[in-house]
Amino acid sequence: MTDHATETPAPAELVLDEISKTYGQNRAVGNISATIPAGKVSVIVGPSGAGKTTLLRIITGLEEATSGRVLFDGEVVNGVPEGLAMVFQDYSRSLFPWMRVEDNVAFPLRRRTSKAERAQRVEEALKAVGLDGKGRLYPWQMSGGMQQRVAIARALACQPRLLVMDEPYASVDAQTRAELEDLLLSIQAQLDITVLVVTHDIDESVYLADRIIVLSKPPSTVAEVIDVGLARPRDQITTKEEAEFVHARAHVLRLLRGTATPDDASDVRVA
Ligand SMILES: Nc1ncnc2c1ncn2[C@@H]1O[C@H](COP(=O)(O)OP(=O)(O)OP(=O)(O)O)[C@@H](O)[C@H]1O
Repeated sequence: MTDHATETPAPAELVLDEISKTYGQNRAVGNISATIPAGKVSVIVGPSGAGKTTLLRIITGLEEATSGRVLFDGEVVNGVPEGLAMVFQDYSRSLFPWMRVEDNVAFPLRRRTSKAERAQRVEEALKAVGLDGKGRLYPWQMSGGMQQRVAIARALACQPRLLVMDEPYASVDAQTRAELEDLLLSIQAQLDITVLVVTHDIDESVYLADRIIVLSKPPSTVAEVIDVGLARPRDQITTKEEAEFVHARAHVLRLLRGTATPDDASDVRVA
């Protein structure tokens, strides 16, 4: 085991500073400012077409903002930041079907690590997602949930300081989704990384988050930032029975429907 393979880099803070994005006449992102705190789980929710995917593409350096800046630990993002890894919704398109699981996980490391370090990191990442011993399989020999675990392992093998996930569990069944939510929370706590998730699922947003960033209808702005104080580790049954969970869930739903009132906010922690 090399020291390098097991080093844990410090989690990164991300700041969105007055981001806007216009495609032709279409203002996809209005004006978004928010802080994604280091070492926490932040979740972006918003109506369809509010520019969530566009925002993630800007954060990950795949797209340029029309105006505004993204700061990754205080540095302006120009291109894909070192220390950022991304998990997409559609594992069937993000994994290479002709490569064994271990080669899929090793793929982003191929140019920057020795063979021995790669093998070490792949083994650790597969273990972290509960797939130790499955490296010789091909993705098509696995269930959807297992394939999404491989996609998460591939991101973890990069030892990210910020893990960005776009609707990561939208393509799996409810039971698998709950298992993957818990897996994400345990990985985040164990590895101390910053996590940013986009989801359409309001229960999922409250269950995962330390911070929820609720976007308005397009052209989107930040409707509200809610800090969720629910204790960790969270539990799919008892956490969801707590009053704070129920209030936060209802408040986010009202914000998305445009029917929230100042009284509703009195039960949740507005950041
Ligand atoms: N490459 C592009 N060229 C032109 N318009 C685009 C492009 N990408 C996104 N848009 C437009 O930007 C707006 C926001 O799209 P985006 O996919 O970011 O929203 P979203 O909030 O992720 O939506 P959903 O929740 O439905 O996935 C939409 O009106 C979309 O048509």
